[in-house]
Amino acid sequence: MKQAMVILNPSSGHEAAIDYKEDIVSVIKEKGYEVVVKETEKKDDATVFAEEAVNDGYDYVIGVGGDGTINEVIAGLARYDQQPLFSFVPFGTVNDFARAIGIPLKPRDAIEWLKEARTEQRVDIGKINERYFVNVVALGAVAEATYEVGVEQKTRLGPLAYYIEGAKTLAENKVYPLTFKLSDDTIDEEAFLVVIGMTNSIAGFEKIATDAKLDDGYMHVFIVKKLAGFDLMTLLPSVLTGEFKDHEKVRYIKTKEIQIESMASLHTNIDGDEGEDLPLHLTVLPKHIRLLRK
Ligand SMILES: Nc1ncnc2c1ncn2[C@@H]1O[C@H](COP(=O)(O)OP(=O)(O)OP(=O)(O)O)[C@@H](O)[C@H]1O
Repeated sequence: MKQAMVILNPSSGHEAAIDYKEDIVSVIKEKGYEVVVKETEKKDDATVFAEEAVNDGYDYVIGVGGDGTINEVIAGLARYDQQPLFSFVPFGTVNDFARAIGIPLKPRDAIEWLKEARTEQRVDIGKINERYFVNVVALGAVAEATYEVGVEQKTRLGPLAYYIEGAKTLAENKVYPLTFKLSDDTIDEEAFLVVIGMTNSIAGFEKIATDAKLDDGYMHVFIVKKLAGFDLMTLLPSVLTGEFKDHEKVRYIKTKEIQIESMASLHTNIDGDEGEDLPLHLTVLPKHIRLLRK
């Protein structure tokens, strides 16, 4: 019989994920799999379980949790050439990967979706130094601000908590001197924010990387330059209208590889969690994950 491993973060979705464990297991059983459930207790458990699934020859791995958990499961699979199929049920605050794929964000609907998921699509992920990213890498003022969002604030306000912290940094308008090295060009820019997306959904906004596809082989880099007084009045709406990449204060680069360096000390945010420090080397791993979708 085919073997499936469900990797579930019981703390995700304000501790709601655990309530759906039995329903998820039934759906996978109906698909003809023998199911083992692994519950995470701390950071990186999901990566260890996913690696175990690969090494023990599992056929199918299902992640249950927020973008952080999905990142960790995929990081465990990504190290291997021969991988099981992968699906997930989103339980996070932002759920960018679910938005990009079209998985419903309500748990009941997502489980129905999982029931009907029968088509394999190989999707891209990104590599950043020795780590992997599925959705987005951010650096600069807004990325620094995400560390300021407390658990309680996140639980109470959801994605809004990030926007509030982000808005505070907009008022300060701090910029960082960055160097971007591409295969045929080097760009020096004083940047307020840099966002690198793999899919069309970035921080819950679905109209930033409008032409990003799950398997286009590219990452989509947005460099927001130093803003002047009235820029915000046009920049903020452009996030919603799909005109962000054409804004005069945004430089858009579509690339398979980029190196980012800076004299300044700054952090990154990878798929919503704290990430690598600079310098960064980013590449696309094209069609690297065997996503099972509708
Ligand atoms: N049992 C656990 N209790 C607390 N934290 C955990 C547990 N298991 C894993 N973690 C950590 O919690 C992190 C965040 O979880 P995840 O992204 O799944 O959920 P979330 O916080 O609800 O969603 P979001 O990140 O979208 O806000 C994971 O990256 C992991 O490091």
